[in-house]
Amino acid sequence: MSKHLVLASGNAGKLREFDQLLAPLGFEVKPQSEFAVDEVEETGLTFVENALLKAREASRVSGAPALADDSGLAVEALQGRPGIYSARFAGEPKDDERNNRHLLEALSDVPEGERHARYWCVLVLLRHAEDPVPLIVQRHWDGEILAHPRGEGGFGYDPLFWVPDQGMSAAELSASEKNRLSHRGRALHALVEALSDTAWSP
Ligand SMILES: O=c1nc[nH]c2c1ncn2[C@H]1C[C@H](O)[C@@H](COP(=O)(O)OP(=O)(O)OP(=O)(O)O)O1
Ligand SMILES: [Mg+2]
Repeated sequence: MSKHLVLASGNAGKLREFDQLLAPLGFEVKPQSEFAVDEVEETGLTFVENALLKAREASRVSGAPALADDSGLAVEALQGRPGIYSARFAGEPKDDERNNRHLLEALSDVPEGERHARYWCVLVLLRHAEDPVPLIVQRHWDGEILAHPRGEGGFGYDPLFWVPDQGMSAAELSASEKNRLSHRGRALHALVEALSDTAWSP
């Protein structure tokens, strides 16, 4: 059976990472833009609620199984903000550059050593829009928020996310290194593993 999936995301950085991770595993993935899925309002108060909303809409409109990712950055010195509001931290419309500047301003008085942050990624796979048993996986990735951006790779907050074990920012890692270490890469591997234990057909 072909393992086809709609990716319920409009974020080009996420879509690129999902392609890199899923194509070698034999999944045939298409972005939701190919089915004219509109962006849903992310009205949930948790990553998992928002991921469910996105997956359900993409599956409903496309008629195919859908994978959604709701993710964000929780900064300890900011009591876990921006969290589920990471994409809109600096207001609408969402803009990575403005979000990064906003984060640096919010942490301007916070010294090195107190800038701990955690990326979260929650993945939801729905086999169909009314799937009562969504497959849900969440993983995190710990780092520190830099005082200045470094690197050109990745997307979003990656130029500000220092990965101590690697001695690089997330935007300085190669795509494959980021995928091996990241919240999203690790969540996706766990999801694919869980899938192989579960009946894929509804
Ligand atoms: O690996 C990452 N590297 C850098 N930044 C990241 C990462 N993972 C999440 N993030 C940031 C981007 C965005 O500010 C927020 C996700 O927000 P989130 O609503 O899940 O995604 P989105 O609105 O960009 O696209 P969509 O909802 O269509 O999937 O967290
Ligand atoms: Mg979003």
